[in-house]
Amino acid sequence: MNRIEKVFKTMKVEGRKAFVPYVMAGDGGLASLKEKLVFLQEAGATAIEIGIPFSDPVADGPVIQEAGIRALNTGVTLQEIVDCIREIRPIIHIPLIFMTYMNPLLAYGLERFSRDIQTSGIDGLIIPDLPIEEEEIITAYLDEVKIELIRLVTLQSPIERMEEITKRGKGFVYAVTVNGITGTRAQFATHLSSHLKKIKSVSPLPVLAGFGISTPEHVEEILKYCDGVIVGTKIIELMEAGNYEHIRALIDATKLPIA
Ligand SMILES: O=P(O)(O)OC[C@@H](O)[C@@H](O)c1c[nH]c2ccccc12
Repeated sequence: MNRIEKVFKTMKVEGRKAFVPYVMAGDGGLASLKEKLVFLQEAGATAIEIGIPFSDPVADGPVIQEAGIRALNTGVTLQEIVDCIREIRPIIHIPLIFMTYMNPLLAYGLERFSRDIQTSGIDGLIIPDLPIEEEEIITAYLDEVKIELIRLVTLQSPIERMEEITKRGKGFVYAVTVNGITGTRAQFATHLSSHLKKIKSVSPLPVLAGFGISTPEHVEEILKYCDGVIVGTKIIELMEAGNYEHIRALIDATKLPIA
């Protein structure tokens, strides 16, 4: 059983909700990735999304775009990131999930990439520009090495598509909470709660919501309707500012009793 499956089975039994932060590999230098992962694990993250920097991150807002540019400016390569995960993996016991666009994977080679990330200790993969209609280009390789492809459901996904997406895989479903790109939001669509309930009603997998989440209040509210939250932009901003206490407050909000 993959680490992601194990963790979410345990969380379901214990009635706990997930907090998955996102960091950009190479931002601040690849050497800083280890301390970020160690801090987030110690602060209580359920799993960690690790972004692979890319020159055309179409789904990313300015904060993550700039983190990617900072990383690319260090000259970091995907090979170096994979090797860095292999070195760090012995001290990180929570699931690690690569978040990457397709282009860097095609350049690396899909079979070689699938094999290398498995031996390095990666558990899951999110590829926002790979629709389920085209996923077999890589799922054949991922299935061989038991890497979970995490699929996304958008606000526009009709119930049939939600059913099609959520019946695949054994990790979790990524429910995108806004129309558009990543980045903190002051508020969410009024129909978000009913949308998340609808996904939960059809999904055999845990449902984690992401995009725009930036306050403990957001976390508490959204966790009423799903199994966890994913936070990227706010984590990057808080790490940049050295505001680790606020990161802890966001993670601690997942431990509050759900009203
Ligand atoms: O940054 P936000 O608004 O908190 O959203 C999470 C998001 O950053 C992370 O999951 C992510 C980073 N890059 C992406 C590209 C597509 C989908 C998701 C992502």
